[in-house]
Amino acid sequence: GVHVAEKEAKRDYQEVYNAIATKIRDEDEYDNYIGYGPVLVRLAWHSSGTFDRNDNSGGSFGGTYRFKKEMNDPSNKGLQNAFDFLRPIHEQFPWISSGDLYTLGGVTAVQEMMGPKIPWRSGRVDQPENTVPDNGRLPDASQGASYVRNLFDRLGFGDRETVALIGAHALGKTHYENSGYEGPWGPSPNVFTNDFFVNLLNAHWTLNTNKKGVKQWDNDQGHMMLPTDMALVKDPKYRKLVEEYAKDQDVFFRDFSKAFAKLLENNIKFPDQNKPHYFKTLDEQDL
Ligand code: HEM
Ligand SMILES: Nc1cccc2nccn12
Repeated sequence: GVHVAEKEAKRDYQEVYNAIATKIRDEDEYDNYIGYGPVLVRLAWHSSGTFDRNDNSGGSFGGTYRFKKEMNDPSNKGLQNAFDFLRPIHEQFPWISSGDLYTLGGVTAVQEMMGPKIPWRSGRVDQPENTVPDNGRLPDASQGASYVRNLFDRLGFGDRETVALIGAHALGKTHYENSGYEGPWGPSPNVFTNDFFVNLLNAHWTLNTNKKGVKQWDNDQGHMMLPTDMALVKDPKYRKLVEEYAKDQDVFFRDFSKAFAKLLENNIKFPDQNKPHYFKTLDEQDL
């Protein structure tokens, strides 16, 4: 059922943001100098993407990623790096819930990679191990447009929100050891841009079977796309949105911010007094 967030505690959440942001800036060598930003965004997404609007189960509230059943979901392979990154932050701020920390980690990462401001509310409360949702709720990358549309409908998203959210694939890379896909990076793996959409439309893509026997699209610049990525230019309704975001990064930023905030808050009711935080970046604080 829907969870009610607890009333916001008298805490300095900007301080937690700054600790995460400073650690992202300091530990820049991770994953061949991509850094921790992208994998933190993926943890926030995967800890929220278990939501099912049909029975109001799953979502970020309970912080259930911390339990082995969810951590060991094959879809979550590689996210232990983000979990290990956040452990000292959680030790420094033991009062923050796991759900608040995992979602705040993704918000901090997007903003520190020069992405849009993401409004964030506190109040998620850790739930016990017997509330962990079943594995298999996160999307399978080998599928096509109708699969993507159905999966994001289950999460409560329409086409515009779906295409905007998948634009996060401008970040980071795919790793053989995690998903069986391998992608040399896109043009800006640790800067949040609309490159994913520009790349999708402008590059010349070839479908290959990679050395793990997995089908993926490769281009002559050494970039890759998942089958679900390519579905966004094959489906005429999705394609219109890809073209819109490729043309206007500001519209992409606006739509991504709204959809990402909604993703991180699915299945949670927040008291009116829990106002959304718009955190300042380290640069904006001259830190
Ligand atoms: C159809 C929906 C989606 C599918 C099938 C999908 C699948 C994948 C796969 C297979 C990887 C590679 C993981 C690895 O090998 O390390 C990946 C990486 C990533 N995904 Fe998605 N994803 C989807 C939607 C999203 C959304 C909605 C977001 C965030 C809003 C997101 C953010 C990321 C990020 C940031 C990475 C890079 C992680 C890293 O560099 O370690 N993805 N995704
Ligand atoms: N960086 C990245 C992560 C996941 C999927 C994807 N497709 C193209 C690029 N990309």
